[in-house]
Amino acid sequence: AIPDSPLDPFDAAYFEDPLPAQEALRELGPVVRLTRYGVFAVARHAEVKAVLEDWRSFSSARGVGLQDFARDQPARPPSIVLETDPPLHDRTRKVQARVLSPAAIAALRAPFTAAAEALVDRLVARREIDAIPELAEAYPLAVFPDAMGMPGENRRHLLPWGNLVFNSFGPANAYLAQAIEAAREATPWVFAQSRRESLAPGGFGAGIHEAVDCDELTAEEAAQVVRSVLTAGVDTTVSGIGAAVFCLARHPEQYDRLRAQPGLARGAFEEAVRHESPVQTFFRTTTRAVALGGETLPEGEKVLMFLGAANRDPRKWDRPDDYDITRRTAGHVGFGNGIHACVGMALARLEGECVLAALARRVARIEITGPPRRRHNNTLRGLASLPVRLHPA
Ligand code: HEM
Ligand SMILES: CC(C)Cc1ccc(C(=O)O)cc1
Repeated sequence: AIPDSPLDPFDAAYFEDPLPAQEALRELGPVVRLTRYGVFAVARHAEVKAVLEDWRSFSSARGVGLQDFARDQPARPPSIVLETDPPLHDRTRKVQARVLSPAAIAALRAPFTAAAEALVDRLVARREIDAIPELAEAYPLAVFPDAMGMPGENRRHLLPWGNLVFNSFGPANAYLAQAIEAAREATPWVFAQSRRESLAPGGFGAGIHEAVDCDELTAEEAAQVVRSVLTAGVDTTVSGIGAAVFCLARHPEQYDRLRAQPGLARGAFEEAVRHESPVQTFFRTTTRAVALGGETLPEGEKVLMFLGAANRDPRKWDRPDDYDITRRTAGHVGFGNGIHACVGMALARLEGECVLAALARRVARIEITGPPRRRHNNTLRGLASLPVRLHPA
């Protein structure tokens, strides 16, 4: 029988330190019933990977949050990329994949590197900073909206919007209520910003809208596909860059290795994505009775995937809790897996690599000078504040 757990993975105590609860979930069994929310949960690498890969049995079209769109009215219009199954998903994702292709992203290496070096130079001159607002948030907001073809002003709206959407995948708790309030101004701005006339030629946004000209998307679909990128493209990298800086500050011997070989920056970022898993959890919904972990789940059940727990599963990883920038990270699920695997990972990896390489060349040591404060969000794991002193190289 499937074991029960009373765990609430969406409350403050869990967000402060989820690791013991994740270990307990992995040990309880391959599939667990979270009685508080009436959903199934998978926390081991093998089962999380199996659910991500079997989109026919575990659908995204009924929402990747706790809400089942077949039962409840969606709180916001479902994404036609994230919250669709094939064949619609194939058509919308194909446009994003073309615009965000590794080749298209490689063309941004020079400006992204220059922006990282300029920002790090300014921060080193200041010595004492808060690495979250001044680096983890500032860098994506400096480079991503330009790459999207957005105007200069108001780009900060992307943060409360992302915070709202990532909270909306969890239960209707206080985190979601506060996020809706905080995004009151940002929400209409994001919808307006997704329209063709709001986006400069040559940017990712315009590239997506060009799919309308060859009848690959309708005009309305194109705006939704742009909004999908705006939603996923900032708060995730903010959490990822913050995680990487936090890992390097806490493991000076790893930072020293990066200093000796700045070419390890890409691997250092990827290992931070595995180690911290900025995107912690989201759901699928069963479309039929399906076998999982030696059990059979009925149709119409929500399944919560604990990506962070899978990325620390000792069944998959040696020394799972070590932060090792030379680790072979292949197989981690920090960017998902299967047909919905992160379409922005090349961009995320470029941003992470540029920031860490710039730090490695200009900063001898990242010293934590005050208590880090954790951010609470129903989906994202990251810090709200990380006071550091940047010792110049
Ligand atoms: C460290 C940064 C990032 C992390 C950890 C991350 C993580 C993820 C994960 C786990 C998924 C799978 C969702 C699912 O299976 O339902 C995903 C999908 C997605 N990501 Fe990322 N992401 C990051 C950055 C980005 C960026 C920079 C962009 C855009 C430029 C982006 C755009 C998307 C989109 C559009 C999807 C949905 C793809 C689909 O459903 O086919 N992400 N991401
Ligand atoms: C980790 C993923 C859930 C990030 C994400 C969020 C939102 C969208 C969208 O299409 O709105 C796509 C991807």
